[in-house]
Amino acid sequence: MALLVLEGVSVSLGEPPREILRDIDLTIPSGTITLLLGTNGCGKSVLFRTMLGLTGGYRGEIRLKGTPLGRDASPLHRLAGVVFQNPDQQLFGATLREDLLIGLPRDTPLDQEILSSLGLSDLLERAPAELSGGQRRRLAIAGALMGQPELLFLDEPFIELDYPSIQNLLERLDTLRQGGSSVILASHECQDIWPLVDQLIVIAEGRLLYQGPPSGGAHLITPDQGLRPLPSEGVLS
Ligand SMILES: Nc1ncnc2c1ncn2[C@@H]1O[C@H](COP(=O)(O)OP(=O)(O)OP(=O)(O)O)[C@@H](O)[C@H]1O
Repeated sequence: MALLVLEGVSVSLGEPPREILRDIDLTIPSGTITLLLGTNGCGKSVLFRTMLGLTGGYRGEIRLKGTPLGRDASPLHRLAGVVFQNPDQQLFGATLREDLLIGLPRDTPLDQEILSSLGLSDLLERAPAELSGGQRRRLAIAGALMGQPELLFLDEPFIELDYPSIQNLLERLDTLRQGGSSVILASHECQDIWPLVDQLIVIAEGRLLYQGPPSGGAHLITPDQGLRPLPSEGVLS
């Protein structure tokens, strides 16, 4: 089933307005991991923000489970988790515990498995501002995972993460997918996630260059496209 569909979506931003995304058609099926690739400034974050209704408008249509979203993205917010490229944009609690409970009833038990897999269990009474960059990103990831999202947006989630944290996150994404959730992930570090990817999307200068199985688009992941090539034949097979 198609969870999210974009049809002919274009976005202009700035003053005077400049077209950032042009005529994007794409589908996010349920129970899949989608990797979004593109050079710096090609429009990946704007695409995320548009899908989340945060760009102040777009042309074209976005449908969630077949229903057009129009100007109201709240049905999407109810089922989505998001990790922005800069986690400081989404950390508002005085302590980690408070932050993780934002948007949830105060007596909601925190998922200990998520906390321990992200190494946050012993930090719950600390202030987010006291954490390292990698810890703050792990907190943002934990917050996005807490609500068991049906759709998870991750913008450069691997930046600053150590190797065990990356592996834990990958396992978590795989589990989410097996439970029927969908993950959309923008990353310049595609090496670790590649074996889990069901669908590849490549954006170039605000246009969709490729959407399909990863194997069919692997040839686009080259320095010519401004992308770091995939590391080995083993990853591609
Ligand atoms: N609010 C805004 N107003 C005007 N232009 C914007 C705005 N936000 C983003 N842009 C422009 O849109 C383009 C795409 O930006 P975006 O952040 O989506 O790139 P990206 O693909 O996520 O890049 P990176 O890989 O560096 O994270 C850039 O040229 C950026 O300057």
